[in-house]
Amino acid sequence: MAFYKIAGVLALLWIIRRVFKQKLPLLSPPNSSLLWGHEKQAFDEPAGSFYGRWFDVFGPAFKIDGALGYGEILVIADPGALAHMYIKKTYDYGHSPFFRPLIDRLLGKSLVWVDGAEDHGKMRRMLNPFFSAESIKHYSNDVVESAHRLQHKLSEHVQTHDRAVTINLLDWTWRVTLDIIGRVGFNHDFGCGESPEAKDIARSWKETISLGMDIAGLIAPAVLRAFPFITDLPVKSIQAQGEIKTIVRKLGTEMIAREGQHAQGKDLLSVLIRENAANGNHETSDQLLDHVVTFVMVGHETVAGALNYTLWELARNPDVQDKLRQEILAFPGEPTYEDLNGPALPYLDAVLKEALRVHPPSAHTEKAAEHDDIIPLKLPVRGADGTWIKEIPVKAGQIIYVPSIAVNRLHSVWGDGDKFRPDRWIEENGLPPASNLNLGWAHLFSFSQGPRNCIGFRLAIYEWKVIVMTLLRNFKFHDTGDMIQSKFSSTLQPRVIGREKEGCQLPVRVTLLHDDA
Ligand code: HEM
Repeated sequence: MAFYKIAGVLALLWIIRRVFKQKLPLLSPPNSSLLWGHEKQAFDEPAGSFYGRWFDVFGPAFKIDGALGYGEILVIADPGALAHMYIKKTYDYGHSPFFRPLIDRLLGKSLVWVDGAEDHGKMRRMLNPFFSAESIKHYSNDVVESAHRLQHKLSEHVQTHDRAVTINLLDWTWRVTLDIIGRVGFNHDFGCGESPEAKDIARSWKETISLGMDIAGLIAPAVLRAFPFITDLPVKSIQAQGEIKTIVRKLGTEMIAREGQHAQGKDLLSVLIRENAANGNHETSDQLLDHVVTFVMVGHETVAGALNYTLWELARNPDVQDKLRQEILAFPGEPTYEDLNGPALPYLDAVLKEALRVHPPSAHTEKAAEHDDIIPLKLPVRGADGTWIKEIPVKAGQIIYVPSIAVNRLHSVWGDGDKFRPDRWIEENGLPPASNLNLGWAHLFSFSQGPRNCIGFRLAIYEWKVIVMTLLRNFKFHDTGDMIQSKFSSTLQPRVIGREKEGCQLPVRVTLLHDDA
């Protein structure tokens, strides 16, 4: 009986929403389904491709119908609108109310979760020093050592497989990035992915992302968005997120006990423990553990994702790989932090920017307007009534999708935006005019922009450069010919077309560089 009552209430809400849904003055793609709106079409295509296609048709702002009668969702790529939402009025466009409980379930109530100028600003100021250039220089040896550990492990693997082996990149890159955040952040050794807790984290994460690639990855967010009062769905893809938090919290409790309440170090854990004590907590607070979960997870998974797609693109583009290796081999010794951030290795920098442009790990974000507002557009779009629109009025609660991957590839701005072509970053006039681009790192949206941009971007860039240099000095990566489709499941995730059942993977063949000499 209770089931029928709940179903009745949900059906009523659905009808009310459909009748009274807000009308944004924008154009919308055809073929909205009664059940899925446009969301299944977007979900069925590779990440960002549906949005990119319709940005081509309508310009960088249009609307779609949400699934389950949710109503209209604004989809935005316009640089003026994004500057307004992310830089000028950051805290008026917070995480969507459906997204926040998911962040809590996966990562806890730390910096990714916190909203509001005061609370977010305070937490960010406390954490900022750990992510400064000075701080990264201080722990740069740990990054270099972790990269060498991966190199030795991969070398052994290749040698024991007749010196040429196909690997799933997803099985390798997380080892080094987890090692790095463990060492620099928490004074903890994950043993290059071999420790039991490292294996537990990897297994649970793999399960979470794999579940999010299939239909549950469409249904679960759609139900939670349409009916946010349902906070707990018995859906495997959502329950699995809670498991990661449990695993890392247990590890965090052990790390904190080992470090003691009077930690003096410069590592992130010591900073967090001191802050916890300064707030009058003598016990390990929930928030302290949530910080550990957040930084262990976002601190390694995103960089691993960036490395996966980079090495895959290098395998598919041997000319780019050769050119990059030439630059790397010509560089004497181990580069310092300054070398990696200066003009010494321009092609390495170009490949990084292009990899993060075409395959941003954080490929999609979702915001909600806190108040009624007017969003200005830099590039006017044609409205539903045929007139040109230079601003979009939104009501409080309006959900806004920012598909970062489509923003970074916008064809009207980049021309061949889907193509991986690092040379564009070093050619004269290779880039679009800055006025048509965003204001984040390298004018891209990969690390977001404004006060809530990625706090770890300097560390991420440094790690990526050290690891790519180390690997290209020792290995050659070759294309396997597999066709890949990427989807957004917490972050950008690849699968082989036709072998979807095998889960997330990105295969490349690896040989030892010195065998080629
Ligand atoms: C290539 C690697 C990385 C990429 C592409 C990336 C991307 C991003 C993006 C797009 C956001 C904004 C998300 C949103 O608006 O919803 C973000 C936020 C964040 N990132 Fe990263 N990230 C990377 C690496 C890292 C690393 C290494 C760390 C820490 C060790 C980190 C920690 C965070 C945190 C804590 C936030 C929330 C910041 C705030 O809201 O103030 N990220 N990241």
